[in-house]
Formats: sequence, C-alpha cells, structure tokens
Amino acid sequence: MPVGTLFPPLPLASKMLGPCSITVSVKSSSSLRFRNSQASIVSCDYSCFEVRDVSYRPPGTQHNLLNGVNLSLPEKSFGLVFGRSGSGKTTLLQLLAGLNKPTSGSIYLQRYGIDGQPNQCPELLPPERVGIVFQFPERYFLADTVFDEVTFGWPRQKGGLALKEQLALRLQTAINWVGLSGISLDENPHSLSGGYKRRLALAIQLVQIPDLLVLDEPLAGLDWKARVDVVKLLKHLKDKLTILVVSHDLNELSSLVDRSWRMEMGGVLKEEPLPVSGGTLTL
Ligand SMILES: Nc1ncnc2c1ncn2[C@@H]1O[C@H](COP(=O)(O)OP(=O)(O)OP(=O)(O)O)[C@@H](O)[C@H]1O
Repeated sequence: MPVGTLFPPLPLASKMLGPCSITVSVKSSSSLRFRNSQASIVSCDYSCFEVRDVSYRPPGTQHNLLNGVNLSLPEKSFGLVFGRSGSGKTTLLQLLAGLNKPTSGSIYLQRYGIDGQPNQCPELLPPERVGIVFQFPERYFLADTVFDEVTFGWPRQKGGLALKEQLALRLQTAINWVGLSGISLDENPHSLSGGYKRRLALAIQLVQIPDLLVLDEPLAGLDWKARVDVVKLLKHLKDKLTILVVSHDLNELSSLVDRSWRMEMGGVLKEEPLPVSGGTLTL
C-alpha cells in the first residue's frame, strides 16, 4: 500500500500538535472472512486468538468459575458468547483482557499457514493488545470533555514530537472509526446521547489500536434507536479488528456473528452456531 499524508486536515491534530503534517504507512492485510467456523476466502497466513483449556478459580475460593474453556477466534472476525446470567461470560472476558490470570491453561495468538497448520510458536497475548468495554461504560466517564475522556490514561511525561504525532494519529483514527468526528471535542461526555456515549467508550479503547476488542453487553440499557446505531457501528468495526462480544441480544447481533459459543452454568463453553435466519435461541 502506498505511503499517504493524512495531516493536517484534522482538527484533533492541531489541538494536540499545532499545524504540522505527518506521514503514515498503511500495511496491507489479508481478507479472511469466517461464518460459523467456515473460512470462505483464505488468501494467506492468518492468526487466531486462542483460549486453551482455561480454568479460573478466584483466589481464596473453592469453586472454579471457568472449567476447561477452549475458544478459537480468527483475526478480523466477530465472536459472540451467550448464556445464562451467572454462567461465567464476564469472567472469561476479564481473563482475555488480562484483568485476572487463568488458574490453568493459556490465552495466546497463534499464526497459521495457508494449509491451516500452525506455522509459528504461539505468542502470549499481552493485555495492552486487548481493549475491553465493560457493561454500561458511560458510568465510568470521569472527564468534562470528550477530548479529556479519550486521552485520560495517556502518558503525561514529556514526549517528543514523534510520540505526540503518533498519539494524535491514533486518536483521530479512533474518533473516525466510531463516527464521532461530527461531535465537538469540548462537549461534555455526559451530555451525549446513549448511542454516542457508547461510541465514545469504544473510541477510548480504540486509541490503543487493540488487536482484540472485547465488549460486555454492548446494547444493554440503550433505546431501540441507539441499539440500531451501535449494531451498525460494530458492523463497521468488524472490518478493522477482531471483536468478541458477550450478549443476551442474539437476534440483533446475529447478522454480524462469525462464531458463537454458549457458556453453560459452571463455566463450560460449547461452540453453538446461531440459527441462520428466523430461528430463535433460548439462553
Ligand atoms: N471474585 C469472585 N469470587 C467469587 N465468585 C465470583 C467472583 N466473580 C464472579 N463470581 C461469580 O461467578 C459467577 C459468574 O459471574 P460472571 O459475572 O462471569 O457471569 P455472567 O455470565 O457474565 O453473568 P451476567 O450475564 O449476569 O453478567 C457468578 O455466580 C458470580 O457471582
């Protein structure tokens, strides 16, 4: 892919850097698409996020919340975990995001060749490569402006111009990806609509350009209009990164789903494709 010049037309860049220009190179990517475990186009090597024989028991407790969980999610695909309340879905997302460590088993990234065989040693998945959006993320907004909210966790130490350029570019990319570019960066996050608050919560994670984005109940608590809005946004993001969602909203998300699993009570995960159309699934 050609090298392109993205700056300046971006208001964000001038907010962070003052007038300047920045050059970025864009890497080409493979065009893998999976639907219910079937790879429809495989044009080159690909990677999968893999959970292998993971069990989890919180420190000081007697029972496992997860038991021998296995999951494989190809890059740039959309996975859904569903199941009854209390079965262990959020616990699994927390392990993927590195908030807790598995008691046994491992979570890693595995590269495969065109023949479907692993072609490298598995790489452990560093927590900073995973973005997590919790249920009702707007409850955790802290800042008075959209700009401060998105940049809240950024390094405050003096960085060179190169670091600032990199951060500005990531910020602009995240804002564009979630469709927030029409909103003033000085807007108070709490004054945004429900759907826009969810967009902002996604942007906060996307500035890190994670390899894997995990979302806990992304439609919970939204009105119908905002739900449609968030589903459209997830469809758009699906082309850019790998997404794993925990949700009870199977019908609304089914058109996005490439792979799905049911978490059974006791933390046992089983792959279960969603009905292709018209069918209903019970939790
Ligand atoms: N630190 C902990 N110590 C003991 N039990 C815990 C701990 N964290 C969660 N649990 C219990 O583990 C079970 C699984 O919780 P988890 O939040 O993962 O379920 P869930 O499937 O995401 O539920 P929901 O759909 O209601 O969000 C629940 O019974 C919960 O009470």
